[in-house]
Formats: sequence, structure tokens, C-alpha cells
Amino acid sequence: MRAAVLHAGGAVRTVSRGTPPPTAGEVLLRVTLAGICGTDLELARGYKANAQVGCVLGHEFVGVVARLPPPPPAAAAAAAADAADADAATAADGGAAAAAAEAAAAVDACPPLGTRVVAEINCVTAADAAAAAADADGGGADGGAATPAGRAHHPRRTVVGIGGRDGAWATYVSVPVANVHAVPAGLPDAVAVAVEPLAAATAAAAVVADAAPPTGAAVAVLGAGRLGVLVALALRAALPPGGTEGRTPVTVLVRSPAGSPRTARAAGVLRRAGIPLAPVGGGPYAAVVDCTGGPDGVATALSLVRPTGVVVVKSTYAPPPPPPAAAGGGAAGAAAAPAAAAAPAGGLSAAALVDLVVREVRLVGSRCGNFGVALAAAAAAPAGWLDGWVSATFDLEDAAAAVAAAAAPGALKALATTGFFRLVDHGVDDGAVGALLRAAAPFFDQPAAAKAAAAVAGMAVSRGYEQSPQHRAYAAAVAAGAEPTAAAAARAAHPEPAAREGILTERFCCGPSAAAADLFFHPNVWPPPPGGGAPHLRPPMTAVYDAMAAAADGVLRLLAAAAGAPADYFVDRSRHGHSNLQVAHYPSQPVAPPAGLARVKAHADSSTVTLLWRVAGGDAETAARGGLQLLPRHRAAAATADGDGAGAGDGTGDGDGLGHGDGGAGWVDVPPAAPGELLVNVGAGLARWTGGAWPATRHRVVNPVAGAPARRLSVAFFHKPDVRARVDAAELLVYGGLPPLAGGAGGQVPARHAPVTYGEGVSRVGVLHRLRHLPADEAAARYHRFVASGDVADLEGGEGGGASRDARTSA
Ligand SMILES: O=C(O)CCC(=O)C(=O)O
Ligand SMILES: [Fe+2]
Repeated sequence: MRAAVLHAGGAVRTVSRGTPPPTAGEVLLRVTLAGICGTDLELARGYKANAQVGCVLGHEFVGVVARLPPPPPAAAAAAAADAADADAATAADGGAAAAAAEAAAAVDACPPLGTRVVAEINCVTAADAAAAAADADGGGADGGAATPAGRAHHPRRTVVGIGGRDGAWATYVSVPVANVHAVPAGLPDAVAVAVEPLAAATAAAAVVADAAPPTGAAVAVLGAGRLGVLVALALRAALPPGGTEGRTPVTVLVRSPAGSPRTARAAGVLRRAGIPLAPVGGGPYAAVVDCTGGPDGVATALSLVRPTGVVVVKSTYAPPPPPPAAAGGGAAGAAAAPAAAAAPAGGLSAAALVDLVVREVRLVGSRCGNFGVALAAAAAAPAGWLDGWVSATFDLEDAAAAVAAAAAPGALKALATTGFFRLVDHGVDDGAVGALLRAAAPFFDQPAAAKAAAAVAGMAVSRGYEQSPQHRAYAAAVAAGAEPTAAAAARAAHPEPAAREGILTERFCCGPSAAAADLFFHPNVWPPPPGGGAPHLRPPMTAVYDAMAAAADGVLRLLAAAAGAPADYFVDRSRHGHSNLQVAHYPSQPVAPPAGLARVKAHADSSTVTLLWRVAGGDAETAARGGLQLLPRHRAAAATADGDGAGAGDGTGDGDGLGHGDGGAGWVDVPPAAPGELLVNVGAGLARWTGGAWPATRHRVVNPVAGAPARRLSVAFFHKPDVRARVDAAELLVYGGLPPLAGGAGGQVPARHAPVTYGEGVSRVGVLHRLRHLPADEAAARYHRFVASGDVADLEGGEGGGASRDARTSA
């Protein structure tokens, strides 16, 4: 089977695993849907070494009974019968007998094959219960293993997907029969998957209901995370009707109701239930349930509750670190004591505790709940009450992306500020990139004429060998002997052929290798190997292209989910895309180029996203070696003008780029690459698609300080969707994960956000080659008709032909 396993350090990877073996007392479930919760994210952040490393994650799930529990072995069954007759001689005998009895009971109690079930997460096997009984000073206590509440606090429990037991992010999961509950017909998986947190929510609501708030008194929930929403819904169901509207008023309180995308989603679910979302305040309330998940929630809740009211605390969080001990031996304890007294319980002051006593407020902790109650509540709820609960669905193979997307509100903040972020665990093998560089370096070390034979004449197509016109002019001047004698001598002595020739930046690019792509886009150009046993460029180039394309799809699924859209929103629009892969070579610079001529001038990419591989640590000495810099948008205003601000089309370095040290205001060095890391940046395509919420941040590659040993290679994948993909911010923003479009007068979509096709409005580079005589939309329509039909007549309007296959030139 396949399973998403937690690795040390927090990475989640989908791997092959054996299906769990038949185990006495346990039923095998085929997982149909599993959720991600805050606990999972905490495990996947790798904050602490824990019992789940090496195990499968996932504890919120729905499954189907796939294999019944095995019957107890005959001998064990006989022992069980004996034990029932006589007093157990030893704890071990008792354990074996209990296990056999459990196995037999499981066979009887297990729902039939194919039954849809959910399962409680705290597991105590008969052996564990017997061992606990033996631990307990002969008292015979089994820690209450027979009941869900007893299992929740059992000293020997394991916890599905959390503590020492494989979880449900897998094809199959095995759980004790005692833990499973059949899901009522008609309850969708998307609701049943929430039964575990719903059970916890109903337990909290039950505490409030038991406290019997007086008729008409209001109650509040602090926090509109997933749990806060469920607690509010559970309160609405649990509390008796009252108040002027015939109900006990329930309000969800948040710091800023208009705040995050997550709050917006919560507001949608709550609105359907008629539960208002309001800023923290109001009250006093008869009951307050703290679902903030933070240490200051309790203090806030206590400040909002009325005398004799109840505060239910649901937040769990890593305890704050102890106050730092004051310097100086014996004084340390004394110095620390006042600080501890001021905030003994994570923000709860001594004064607040005294206040709690005086006002006779009840403070109740609440964690797990009863699945039976939760299932009944879910079945009784009005249809559609949890619509919008599942924000995105991922395939098990994409578990890592799913975790990243779930962590999105924080993790993807970088998107909105710089539009750049680092990516690890992306599946692009460092070895494959290494093989590409081993083939690319000898290609670039050839004489200029050999490389020029792999160039496409006259057009920017992002295929084959390329230099920008300005760079070509500079190299021509160097070749013509334009440099002073001393400089020419330094250059002539340089070991790198490209440095001797005055090449500042050169690239080799390829596009998709599908045959259909060749018919529309400019065909790929594959030069012969340079000889001397050097490898051919094509195999490593296409291998890295494919790996980068898969990684880009993963990133785009993550970003779609972060935007609140279906995870495949961008991928579905890129099935016949025109991405390209570029190996860039920045030779050493034995002679400093003229001011204004940089390795790559300031530009934004015309991609949706660009995935950039850099030599690990290679930009550590950026100032000396010449490396990547970016201009974050909040600093852009401070920067002096440099360039026209227009996208340069995949970083094609034409124009008046800046050398190192020029126009430095606001520009920051990109930190060095860690081993195995990709740098991802938003291009003009995604910037437009998101209405500018995620900026296409300008970046450049500066020259090294003269004389520094500074050859540099990088590998960039520019993802481009279908040329006909409609880039429509208004459509994407409907999903609610991005801020609304700014700048539209009278509700109009501003012109800069008006819908366009990608090929017409964002990037024509490398496309429309064969049909370049046609308007872009017409060309795109023909291409896609052809992709669907496979009939060349659809592409050419009946003419056939194939002249463009020979469109490469020789120097
Ligand atoms: O080589 C690099 O580090 C980045 C190049 C770049 O920005 C581009 O080619 O678009
Ligand atoms: Fe770029």
C-alpha cells in the first residue's frame, strides 16, 4: 500500500509500505478520506522528536471495512475458557486469556465488510490493559480500557496517527474493533471526516449545556479556527431554545473579523448556521469556550465571562519557555520567582486567578469527545451545514503538498510580500541536476561557433542556445579587440573559453518534448555532444524538465489551495502548457563589463512560477561572485529607477541591466541555497491571475567583483500554462482565499486585471511559432483543436506542412 510517513525533522513523504497484517482484535479499514489538523501540522513542523517518527500520520478519517479481525487461535481460545473457569494463575495467563477473549469479541462486534466507519483514536489492546492491571499494584485496574473516556486517559494507550501507532494517511489503517463506529447512510464523507473534532466540540458544548445558562443569556466562542467553528455549531445544537429569537445567542469572537482567508471561510460556514462573527468584546457571557489555540485565550475568556459563569478551555499549545534565570548563582531562583508568580499559567496572572475565585467562575478543561454523540449530532444537522469545511482535496501521493497547503496561512505569507520562497522535498533529484550540469559545462566550454549552431535565428523562442543582443554586441566588441591591451591580456590568459570571448550570460533552453508540442511550439534543438566523451545534453535536460514540471504542478496545487481554489485549478489549465527549462552559464569576468551591462538585468519572469536551482551555498559570497538579488515590493519605492519595470520575458537579459553596486537601493541579496533547495518565485502570469496579491517581484543577477573567481551556473524552470488559459483574477478571487481586487471604480474590474488568455496577454515567447502569422487566439484555438483531434489539418487549416522543424540556423 501507499502511506504518508513522518520523517525525522518533520518531512512527510508518501512511500510504499506493507499492508498492516491481520491482528487479533483489529479491523483493517480502506481509507476513503482523511483530514489534516493542527496536531498533524505540529508533527510535520518537526518541532519535537516524537513517537510518531517513522509512522504514518492521520487521525481524522473515514474508511470502509476491508478485512475482518482474525479469530483467536484455538489454543488461546481454550486458555480463555480455562481462565474463565479458574482464577488466573499469573498476570501473563490473564493477559493471554484477555487477548483471546478480546479477539473473539472483536469477531462478533465487527461491522460487516464494506461498512463505512469512523474510528476513535485512543487505542488500548487487551495486552496493554492486562499490563496496566499488573502495573497497578495488584489492584486489578485496567485503566478503564473498556470505555472511550477510559481509553483517552489510559496509561498504556497508543493514538492513531499521533502516538506510536500508524495513522490513516494511507491506503489502509488497522484499528481496534472497539474503536469503530458505523457512519449513518446519507452522512457525506466530507462531514464524517470531521467527526473526531466534532466529538471534541460536542463535549465542550455539553459542558456549557450542563452549566445550564439562564434563558436568554449569551454564550461566546473565542477563535474561528476549525475547532471554534465546530464548537459554535455544537453549542447551537446543544443549547435549549431561549432568548428573543427563540435561541440561546451564540457568538464567535475573533480579533479581526475581516482578517484572514481562513476567517472568511469560517464566516461562510457560520453564516449558514446564523451564527455571527464579531470582534472580541461584548458580554458578559454566561459561558465562554476558548478555542484560540494560544496561551492568552484563557485570560481573555475570563475577562468576558460573568460571575458564576463557566469558561471551557480547549486550547493546547507548546508551553511557553520558563522565564530566563537571572545571572549569578544563588540569586537565580529568587529572581525567577516573581516572574513565575506574575504569569503562572501562560498569561494567566495571579490577579486573574483571585478574580476567578471571587466571581465563582468555573474553569473546565475539555479535550476528547464521544463519537456516538457526534455522529448523531451530524446526522441530525441540516443538510449542507458543513459545506466548505473541506477546503481542498489532495491525492495521497501529494501528502507533502497537502500539509504545506494546510499550513498555508503562515507558510505562504512570503508569497504576498516578496513572491519568493524556498522549496524542499520537491522531488527534483540533485543527482539529476548534477548530471545536467556535467553535460552543460562542456557544451558551454565549446568555441562560440559550435554553440551558435544550436541557436534559433531571429526569434525569442526559448529553445536552444541564446545570448541577449546586448551581450552579443559586447562579445563582438571584445573579439574585435576593443579592450585596452592590459585587459585583453588578462582575458586571453583566462582558462574559461567563454570568459576569453567576453560572454556575460549564455543559456541553453528546451520546451516540452511531446511530439504534439513540437508541431505548435518551436521544436527543441539538440546539439551533438561536443566530443571528447562529453555527454549528450538531451537525456539529462529532458529528465530535469520532467522532474521540474512535476514539482511545478505540486507547487501550483499548493498555491491553488492557498488561494482557496480547487487544488487542480492551475494544473487543469496547463495540460498543454509551454513551460521551458533553462541552464544559464555566467562565465567568470576577468575584465569588468561596462556600467549598465549585468549578467541579468532587472526583470520579472513571464511564468506563473519559476523554479530555480542554484549551486548549494553558491550565492554565499554574492557580492564577490555575482549572484541573484531581488527588490521586495515594500522596498521598491526606495529603489532608484532602473529599467522600465516591464517583464523581461524569462530573464532574457536584453537592455540596460545594472552591474554590481549600481542602483543598489532596496535590492537585497538572495540568501545562499541550502543543499537540495529550489527557489520558487511568482511570475507575471500568477501575479496577474491573483490580481497582484502575489507579486511578480523584480530580480536580477549582478556581476562579480572584477577578478573574483566567479563562474556560475543555474537551472531555471519557467512554468507556463496553456496559451489559451484564461487568466481571470475575478474568477480566481471568487474562491475567497485572496484579497479582493483593488482600484476598480464602481465595482468595475480595473483594466490591468481584465481577463486575457495567457498566450495573448502574458507570454508569447516560444509559442505560436508555426502559426505565427495568425492572431494569437486563433492560433491557440487551432492548436487545441489539434491536440484534441490529433489531426494536423486542424492545426494548419488543411495545409499540412512542417517547415518549422528545420527552423534552426547555423551561426
Ligand atoms: O540565474 C539566476 O539565478 C536567475 C536567472 C533569472 O532570473 C532568469 O533567467 O529569469
Ligand atoms: Fe528571472
